[in-house]
This record gives sequence, structure tokens and C-alpha cells, in this order.
Amino acid sequence: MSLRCCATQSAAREASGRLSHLARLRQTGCRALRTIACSCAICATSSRLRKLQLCSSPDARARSSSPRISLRRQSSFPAGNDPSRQIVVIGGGISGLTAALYLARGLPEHRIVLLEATSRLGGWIDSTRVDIGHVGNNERSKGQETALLEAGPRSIRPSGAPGLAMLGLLKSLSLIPRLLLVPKTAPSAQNRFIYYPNALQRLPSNLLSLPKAFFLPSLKGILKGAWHDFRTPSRFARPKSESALEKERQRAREQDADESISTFIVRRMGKSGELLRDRLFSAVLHGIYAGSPHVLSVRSTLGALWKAEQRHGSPVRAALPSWLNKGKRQLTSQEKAADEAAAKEVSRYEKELGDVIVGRMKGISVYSLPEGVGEITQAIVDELERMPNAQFALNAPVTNIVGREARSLKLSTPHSTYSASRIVAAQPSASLDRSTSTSLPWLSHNPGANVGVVNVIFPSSLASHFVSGAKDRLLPVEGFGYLIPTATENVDGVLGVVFDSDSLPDQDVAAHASTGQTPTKLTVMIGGPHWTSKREHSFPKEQELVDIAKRALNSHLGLSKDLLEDRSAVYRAKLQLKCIPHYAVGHIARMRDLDDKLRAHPDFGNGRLVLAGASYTGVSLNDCVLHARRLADRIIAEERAGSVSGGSRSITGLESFVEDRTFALQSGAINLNG
Ligand SMILES: C=Cc1c2[nH]c(c1C)Cc1[nH]c(c(CCC(=O)O)c1C)Cc1[nH]c(c(C)c1CCC(=O)O)Cc1[nH]c(c(C)c1C=C)C2
Repeated sequence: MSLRCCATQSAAREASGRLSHLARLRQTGCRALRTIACSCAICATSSRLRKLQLCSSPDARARSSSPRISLRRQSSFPAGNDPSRQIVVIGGGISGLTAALYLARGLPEHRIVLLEATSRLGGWIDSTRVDIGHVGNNERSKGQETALLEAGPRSIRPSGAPGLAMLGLLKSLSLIPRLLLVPKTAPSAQNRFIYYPNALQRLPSNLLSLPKAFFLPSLKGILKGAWHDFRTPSRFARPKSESALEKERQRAREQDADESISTFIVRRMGKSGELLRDRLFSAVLHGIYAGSPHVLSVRSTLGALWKAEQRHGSPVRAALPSWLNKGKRQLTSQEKAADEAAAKEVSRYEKELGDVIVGRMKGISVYSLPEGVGEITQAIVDELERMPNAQFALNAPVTNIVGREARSLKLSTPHSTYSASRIVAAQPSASLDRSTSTSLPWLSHNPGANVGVVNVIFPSSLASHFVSGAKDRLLPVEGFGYLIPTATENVDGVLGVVFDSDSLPDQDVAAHASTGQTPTKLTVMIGGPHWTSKREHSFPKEQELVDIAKRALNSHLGLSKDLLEDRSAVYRAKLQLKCIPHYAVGHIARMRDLDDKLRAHPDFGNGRLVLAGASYTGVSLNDCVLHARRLADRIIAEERAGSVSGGSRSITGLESFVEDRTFALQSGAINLNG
């Protein structure tokens, strides 16, 4: 963060000498959080992320932030400037960094250049440790109390192919021993709440707790809805007598079929579906996409529900044993092939990880690292910095990409031009659309969530001061946090609150183990669909966001005004613009069209422009890593084959939309508690 701020004091240039200068500046100054409130031109213009920082505590100081980079000279690199052996990766978020890392490892003869538009790497990942005051009364136990804050993603799920791909990356970066693991049995894994209509309700965490849940106000009508779903024919049901040609036509139509989450739920569950949408599903969507069930595609975001109807007749039938389910149908050969390919990929990653790690991770709900998920991007940057064939440029927004059929591609930034045989475009798709004239469709189609994030820290001393009794706990319940559905009265537009100190307590214990005291940390998320009718300039400013957070914590958790206004409480507010892509209805069909157009493009086809990142193939860190790895593997294979036989180049980064026509996105499943 300080890198960004310091960088903006002078002109934005991407020369290597300048980057070393930035690294030096970062080490020497700009440490206090409050210095980050940007009044600088570059942050406001070249970065789409507007940062609003506020610390109410005089003691709060930021200690670490975005990945540190210091650029070494590249003159020793053997490939020189041969464009046929130069790959440019655009975008320094997790997707771009992962792609660059695997490419640099797999193609040591190629130069890999990573261009980042802003002055920091890491994208939405933004981990910062702050000092929040002193703890301990006597000289021996006295120490500085610190808290690790995340303004973006904070924990990672180890499940499925995406989860394994991420663990494989972490293993290769030697980060596995550093993981802070949260077991599935931990209270934070078991307890997730919904605030409806005016109280916290714990959601069922397993089948045993399901019957009790039927009486929760937010789940009222679930039995009626389930019965409606059971009786509603599948939209994929076809008469047995249909001709083969009819069947084929119907199958082709199904390939592109889609609907919103709202219409899916109401179609399957009738009137009860409307209630469940407003009391339950909207809350879950707030907690993943900061999005609305009316906009999001069911197929691309809750793909497990879509697949359940397609394969089993309905989501309820899918949960039944097969002898009770007459709606279950035979899989097509294409579906079988896709399932087999997915299973193969899982076992490949499991093999790479080894039985010990795979076994250990089976009992884990989520994990993070002592210095937050930012440790991952820092470790990637550190390794890239050590590699002679990797190069970074910050403050290097790509303003144009020109291709001349089979010749190399030319990229322009305000201060340089680059030639490349291939480009991996890992920035948000709308940025690619805005900054270049690729004439590719759909890049700006999907909206994205605007979210106000307020980190709140109560230093450990406040618990003993404000709570009487042995427990010393400021929060009324223990768990992951709570979400607010649209049916709850919510004029401030709060999406939910994460109990960070419950879900990853070890992040802060580790920092001051001598006292055993830990701060209480919360993150209040605001906005998303509640701001749809607002223009960007009227989004709440930093103080307004903090005030909203205080009101929410007071009315939802009963935290007293004295506690909230205590001068040692720390608040940090940040506005995250377009931070989570919303896959709108029809996303899969549009991605197939984009794939076709890209493949056939005279300048960018033939694997010359490859698309990567959350705009296309899944919003989680795991999805970003999985798809970046997949495309890097394909590029490496083609480059190696090409150097021998001039192999056919066909990569677009969108292969998953074409290869698995029934279920393109890996992480479409939801799991409320597991
Ligand atoms: C209150 C808002 C938000 C909370 N988290 C996010 C928002 C916008 C962002 C987010 N959460 C998840 C993802 C998916 C990708 C990932 O990294 O795993 C994103 C972008 C995961 C998630 N969080 C919740 C659910 C049900 C999921 C999906 C699958 C899973 O991990 O189980 C629930 C949840 N999110 C938030 C809270 C307070 C909460 C539940 C109480 C915060």
C-alpha cells in the first residue's frame, strides 16, 4: 500500500531503475495507515481501485502490505529481445502472477514479462498487519499488540480441483508448513448466521441439525418448497417417444440454456421459492458475490443446482438415494467424458500433493497464513524476482495491442512498447476491452460488485474493560459471521459481517504469543446490490462507511456505543470497485461465442491472446489459480511442441466452456458450512 502511495508522488514510469527506487521508498517511509488516503493522481486514474483509509486509533500503524518487488537488471537473460520467445502477461493479480510463475518455470528459454497497470501487485488481495497499541502491564510481558487485516479475500477452501490446484501452488512455494488450518469441527466452520428478521439465526451445519432448522424464520416454507421441487418436472425432461433428431435439437438448445437464480428457485419451489430467495438465497449470494439472485446466472454461479436438475430431475431428487429417484437419467457420452477428465485432473493434483497433505486437508474447512493470503502473492513475486527470465513493470497500463496476422504482437504502455509471441490477458475483461481495440465481444457485458469494506479492531484490553465475567468475549456468538438477506430491513445496505478473530484466531495470537491476548476483529461488508441504483460518485465516503459499520454492530450484535466509540478501537474503510464479477444470465453461451471469435481472430487467434482471470472462469482465488495453471500448462506444451514441430496453436483460456458443455465452472457448488 505504501508502495502505491509513494509511487504517486512522482511520475508513473515503468523503468526498472524506477522500480528499485519504489522498493527503497517503500522500505523507508509511508508506513502509517493514515498516510494512504490517496490524494494522488495516479491512484485515482490508472487504478480502478479507490482506496479510502481511516484509522480512528492514534496507535494504529500499518506494518506490511502489498508484495515487495525490487527489479534486478535483465541484461543477462539469454533470449535477449527475441519476440518469438517473449510472452507478456497483463495484470498482476493472483491469475496473472500464477500464470507468469508457471510460464517462467516451464519455459526457461522464454522471457516472461508481467505488466501491471497500478503501482502494486496482488490485485484484490490486500493483507496488512497493523500495530494497535500496547499490551501487558509489566516490563517483561509488555509488547506491541498487532492485528492482521484483509481488505480482500481472507480464507481459502481446500476442496475440489480448484482447491487442490491452489495447494499444489502453495507446496511449490514451500508455504504448506505455514498454513493456519481451520478444522471442519471448529465453531467458525460450524456456525454461520443469518440476520433475519431482527436476530441472528444459526444455519444448519449438517443433516442432523436440519430438522431443527425447519422452524427457523429464514427457512420457513422449505418443506413445502422441497415438495414442490420434487413434483415439478425437470426442464430437461423429454418424452420417451422423441425422434433422435428431436433429441439432438433439444440437446443443442440445452447447451446454451440458462436463467437467473431467482427464476430457477421460483420455478422449482413455487411461492415458497420466493420466500426462500428473499430470506436465504439472497443472503448466500451476498456472501459470495455481493450480488443479486435476479442478475446472477444459476448455471454459472450455483452450478450444482443446475446440474442436479439436468442429471437427476431436481435438486431435491439429487439428494435422494437413486432407488427413490425416477428422474435420474443416463449420462451422455460427453458428460461421462467431462466427468472422467475432471476426476483425472483431481487425481493428478492429489498425486502432486502426496497422501499426507491430501489426507490432512480432508478435515479442513478453510485456511490462511500468518500474514494473510498476501503471503501467497509475495511468495510468487519473490520467486519470479529470482528467475532470470522473468520481468515486471508496474504503473504500466496497456493502452493498445496491435497484431499483424502471423507476426508478433505489439503492446503499448504510456512509456514503453513490448513485442510478444503471445499475450496472457489476466486483467479484468472490461479493462482489456477499454484499453485495447480487440473487437472481441462480451468483454464488458458482466457487471461487477462494488463493496464497501470496513475492518474493525477492538484491542484485547477492551474485552476485559467492556465485558464482565470470565469469558472476556465482546461478541455475543462464536462463528464465521452473519449475512443479511434482502427480506431484512436494511436501510444502510449491509451485506454481512465476518468474525475474523473467530475464524482465524491464530493470525493474531502468533504476533504476541507472550501475552495470549488477542484483539477482536470484524469485517463489515456494505453495498453490492444495495447500491445498484447509485452512481459511483454517490457511494458512501470513508467516514460514512465507518458510521454504517458502527450502526450495524450496535443493532445486530448489541455492541455498546461506548465500545464502538472507544478511542483505542481501530476502523479502516476501503471502497472496492467492481471487485467481484457477476456472471449474468447467459454467461456460458457468451463465453462460447467469445471463444469462437477469439479462435478465429486474424491477429489474436491461434493462441496469441489468451484470456485469464475471475472475469471468465470463477471468482475464488482457487478458480483463478486453477485456470491460470491450466492455461500455462497448455502454453508450455504448445511452445515445446512448436519448437520441434511448429504445433497447432489453439489456446484461448476459455476451453472449459467448450470442453465441459454441461457444467463449465468448477466452483458452482455451494456449501454453507462445510
Ligand atoms: C458479506 C459479504 C461477503 C463475505 N464474503 C464475500 C462477500 C462479498 C466474498 C466471498 N465469499 C466467498 C467467496 C467465494 C470465493 C472463495 O474465495 O471461496 C467470495 C468471493 C466464499 C463464501 N462465503 C460464504 C459462502 C456460503 C461462500 C461460498 C462457499 C463456501 O466457502 O462455503 C458465506 C459468507 N461470506 C461472508 C459471510 C459473513 C458469510 C457467512 C456467514 C462474507
